[in-house]
Amino acid sequence: MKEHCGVFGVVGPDSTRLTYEGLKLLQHRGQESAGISWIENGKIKTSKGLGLVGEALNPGDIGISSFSIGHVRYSTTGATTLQEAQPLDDGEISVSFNGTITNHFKFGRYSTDTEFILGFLSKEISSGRSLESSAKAFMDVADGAFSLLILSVSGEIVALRDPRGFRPLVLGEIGENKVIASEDSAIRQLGGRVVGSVHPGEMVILNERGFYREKVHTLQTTTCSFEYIYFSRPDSEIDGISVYTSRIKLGEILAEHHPAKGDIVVPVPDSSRPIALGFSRASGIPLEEALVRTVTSKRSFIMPSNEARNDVLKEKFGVVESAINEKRVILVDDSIVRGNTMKRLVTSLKSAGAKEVHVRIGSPMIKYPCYMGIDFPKRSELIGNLGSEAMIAREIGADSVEYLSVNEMEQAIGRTTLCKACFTGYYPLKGRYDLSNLESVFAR
Ligand SMILES: O=P(O)(O)OC[C@H]1O[C@H](OP(=O)(O)OP(=O)(O)O)[C@H](O)[C@@H]1O
Ligand SMILES: NC(=O)CC[C@H](N)C(=O)O
Ligand code: SF4
Ligand SMILES: [Mg+2]
Repeated sequence: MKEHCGVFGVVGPDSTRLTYEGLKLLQHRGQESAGISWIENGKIKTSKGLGLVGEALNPGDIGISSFSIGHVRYSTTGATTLQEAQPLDDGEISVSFNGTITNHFKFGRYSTDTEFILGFLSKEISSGRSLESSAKAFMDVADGAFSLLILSVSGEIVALRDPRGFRPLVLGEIGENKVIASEDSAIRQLGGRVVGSVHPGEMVILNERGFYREKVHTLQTTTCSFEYIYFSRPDSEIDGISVYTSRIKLGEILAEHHPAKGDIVVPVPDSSRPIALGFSRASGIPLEEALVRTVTSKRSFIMPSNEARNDVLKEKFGVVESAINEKRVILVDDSIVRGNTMKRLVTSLKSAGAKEVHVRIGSPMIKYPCYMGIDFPKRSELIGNLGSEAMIAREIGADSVEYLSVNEMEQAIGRTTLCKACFTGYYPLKGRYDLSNLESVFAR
């Protein structure tokens, strides 16, 4: 899957250095481009580039400032170009955003939803509104998912988390610096203290005096279940729930309700590792790390095209033949989206000598597109639409395939206030949309 971006912002004496370091710790959230905006001589400056943080940014080019925001991108709109990379600024404000504005197309022709956000805020501000009141107006009109940071030349960061709380957003302190980030693990790893989640529908202002928090909107929370299943780092907590513990439980419940007769449990590295561990513990079947992930390989799901996704997969996995030879393998992954990963792995395991391959998935079957921050906009490309589990097993060459049910997933995560649209087709959006229209707007 291609989900998410990562945002990081700091107000304080070590702002630009911490933002640069923080982006590296959010690299799993976006690998297409990276950028940082800061304040210099009363203007906003931005440095950005394509690729991973280390390739995209030269720390020597980034000024020293007490105010900065950064971004790592996994695009859900537009293209992977420098022009569309974030943060996006107009000299007075800069925006860094994780999510997808589902209704951005209703406001004009924009190449990305980020352009719409910047354009909307700039227009409100030039009509005489304050940044805070423009941000609130944005929350009124925007539908979809947004964990959004806005840096202003006036010396503050205004942050918004959408009223459904689709994407995470966390506040913290690192020494004298006030920090806001997509995930708490980045704040803790930098030696900081986590203050807590930005609440859904909340606006937070970070300035030299501290945090100012205001609840702007209230709607039923529906945080993206894929943050727990795949996207976030396992050492993060989302709204107080540990991602690692959720993944262990997804695996335990998978073993209890969807057992398989096998000799070994094999995880698909990286994100399914805790799920496979939970499966192994609950079933008593030993875990074997029989798939080896190439050190330099990226996340395949978050690549911008199917060609790029398959290129990553070609070099991503090696097989430890001696571990699987003549074995009945239970292959555990967190999700199947297009089926690219599974098609490749089942074939590799069988040609390396596995007697049987039983696939067990730590999430329900994905049948519907996402327009809230993850990039699988076309229904026809989802392998779940083949129909039954038996048909999917045939398509990927496995001996059996089973998924968790939606209830089992909720039980494992320990939370029902989740978005489940890609499993159920029920979209927790403010407006009503024709899905085929959304598909044509977001298809790339
Ligand atoms: O069915 P598909 O379309 O292939 O997508 C699903 C796969 O993509 C993700 O892994 P990814 O390679 O992105 O990253 P990971 O190494 O963190 O698991 C996910 O964990 C599945 O393995
Ligand atoms: N994954 C994201 O959060 C994407 C942000 C934004 N929609 C973009 O395409 O750049
Ligand atoms: S549709 Fe799926 S991937 Fe998208 S926000 Fe909802 S749960 Fe997350
Ligand atoms: Mg994976």
